[in-house]
Amino acid sequence: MKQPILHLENADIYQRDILVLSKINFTLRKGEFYYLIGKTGSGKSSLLKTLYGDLRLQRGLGSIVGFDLKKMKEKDIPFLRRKIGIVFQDFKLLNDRNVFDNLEFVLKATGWKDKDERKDKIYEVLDKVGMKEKYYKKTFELSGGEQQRVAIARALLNDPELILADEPTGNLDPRTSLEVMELLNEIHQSGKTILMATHDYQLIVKFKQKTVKCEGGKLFEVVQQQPQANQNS
Ligand SMILES: Nc1ncnc2c1ncn2[C@@H]1O[C@H](COP(=O)(O)OP(=O)(O)OP(=O)(O)O)[C@@H](O)[C@H]1O
Repeated sequence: MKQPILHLENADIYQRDILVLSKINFTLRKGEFYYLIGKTGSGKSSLLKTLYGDLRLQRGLGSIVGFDLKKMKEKDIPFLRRKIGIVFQDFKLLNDRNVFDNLEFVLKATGWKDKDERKDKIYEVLDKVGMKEKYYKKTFELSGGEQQRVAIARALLNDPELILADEPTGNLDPRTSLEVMELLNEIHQSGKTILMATHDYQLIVKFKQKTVKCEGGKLFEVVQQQPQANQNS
């Protein structure tokens, strides 16, 4: 069996002193793609925030890309984030600069000293998401789908062991959502491990993947429906 990239055992997820999810157990192994589904307010974002160090894991066990979520200190968080690519619903690009500079900003902040190496890496990830030709565009000049492509490119910069995506298609129209989903699928097929929170039933049906669901303060694995056997055979 492949190594776990993420492992939660009896983990409690809190927002301040509110228990959002209790005693959750979940293991994500290298190369897997899981959807995280559940109604609004069921705890998807809180779980993802705990995984990228925005919320503390107060009870239970949790490890992610080699970090112990329980023991992790504030100063460890930037190192954790270098090993995780995060994609948000609202892209979170810097609007005062162009595509190239958005990506270079991250590389500089994560210790890439050599200008030519930065340039090569930026073009490599932009090429992967089909945005190489638009490197000079200001982010506000891009469509929502293009902005999300750039945000995905940014998530790939440090060759992360895991991609966490929180409603990555939530701000996109149905057709653009499909295109972004195709891109995430390609990235998965190239070997990346992905956990993606989504509400988008259309995508879940079209791109079938393993699924976990937040409901009633718990996390469940959703058992996939097998195709009905032909009754006459
Ligand atoms: N900053 C916060 N402070 C206190 N409570 C919060 C905070 N953010 C979220 N909550 C509460 O935590 C619970 C889970 O919210 P969360 O955002 O994780 O749900 P979600 O499943 O991601 O919802 P959505 O699909 O709407 O994004 C909700 O009851 C919410 O009101």
